[in-house]
Amino acid sequence: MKLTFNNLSMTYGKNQILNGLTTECHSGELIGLLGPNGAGKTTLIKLLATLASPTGGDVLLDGTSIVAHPNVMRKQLGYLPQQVPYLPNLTAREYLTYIAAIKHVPKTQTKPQIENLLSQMHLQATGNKRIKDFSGGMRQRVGIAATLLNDPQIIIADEPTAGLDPEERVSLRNIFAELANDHLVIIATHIVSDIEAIATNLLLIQAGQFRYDGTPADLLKRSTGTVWEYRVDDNHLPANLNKGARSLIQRADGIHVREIAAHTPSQLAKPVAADLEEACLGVFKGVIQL
Ligand SMILES: Nc1ncnc2c1ncn2[C@@H]1O[C@H](COP(=O)(O)OP(=O)(O)OP(=O)(O)O)[C@@H](O)[C@H]1O
Repeated sequence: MKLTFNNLSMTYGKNQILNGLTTECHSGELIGLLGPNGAGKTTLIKLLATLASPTGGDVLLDGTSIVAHPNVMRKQLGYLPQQVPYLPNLTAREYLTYIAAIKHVPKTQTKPQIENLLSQMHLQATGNKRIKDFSGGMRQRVGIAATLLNDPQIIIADEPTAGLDPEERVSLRNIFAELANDHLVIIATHIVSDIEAIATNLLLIQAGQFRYDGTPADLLKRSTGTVWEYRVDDNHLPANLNKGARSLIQRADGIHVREIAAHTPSQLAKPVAADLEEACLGVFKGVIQL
């Protein structure tokens, strides 16, 4: 399955929110859609989910316009919104039965699909408990189960790990990684670590434009020579630490500064390998030239 973005644009009033987005995504890929707050991630996802129509350009699913034929996309789409509209007094099984009816899952398939998904999401034992008594992670897993009813081939999730604890984040990460073996999975987030180990491709979006479209490994290669590290005297921390693209790290020999910069920021600084978060920041700050 192939999703093609053709010069996709969106304006709200006079504000250009998305500006000429063009790329291709395929089944078997897990796309990390990364961008700072307000970059346009949710707007793009709403267009892909056919909840809004673009003001310019198009998205093609295997060659068919989803703008002209939204049902073509809706049949294949599992969409996990930022705020899943749960019904807290229902049990997980009741909620999934309700969503299955909305999604027109054939009656004979409803129970087997729900049991299969509850098992896949490790919720079989708690399926008869009310959703209001679930942890955030369990709720998200119910949301994913609902998303996967009727076996959609394209799964789009908007900030799926918001508000989850580290263990629950890892659990969700594993679920998405497994799904990406045979689905197209797109995850929008501003937290790089959520998709760091699982994304096959990255789309970095800033001010409504793609700044990078490629693999994480290639981005890391391109970031060579843009991250620097040097030790500082604990009593003389550099000024503006929170303003620049810098972080502080405690090492055995004291505090080190890591800084993203096109040129060495200090005589003491040594170039170091960027992690993915630094590489993404390097793109957003214009330090990495693509
Ligand atoms: N319905 C709307 N009407 C007008 N402006 C909107 C509307 N929806 C979003 N915007 C604006 O579009 C821009 C992009 O918003 P969007 O929610 O797509 O960003 P985002 O990358 O998802 O941000 P976040 O990470 O904070 O969720 C913002 O400036 C926002 O104020």
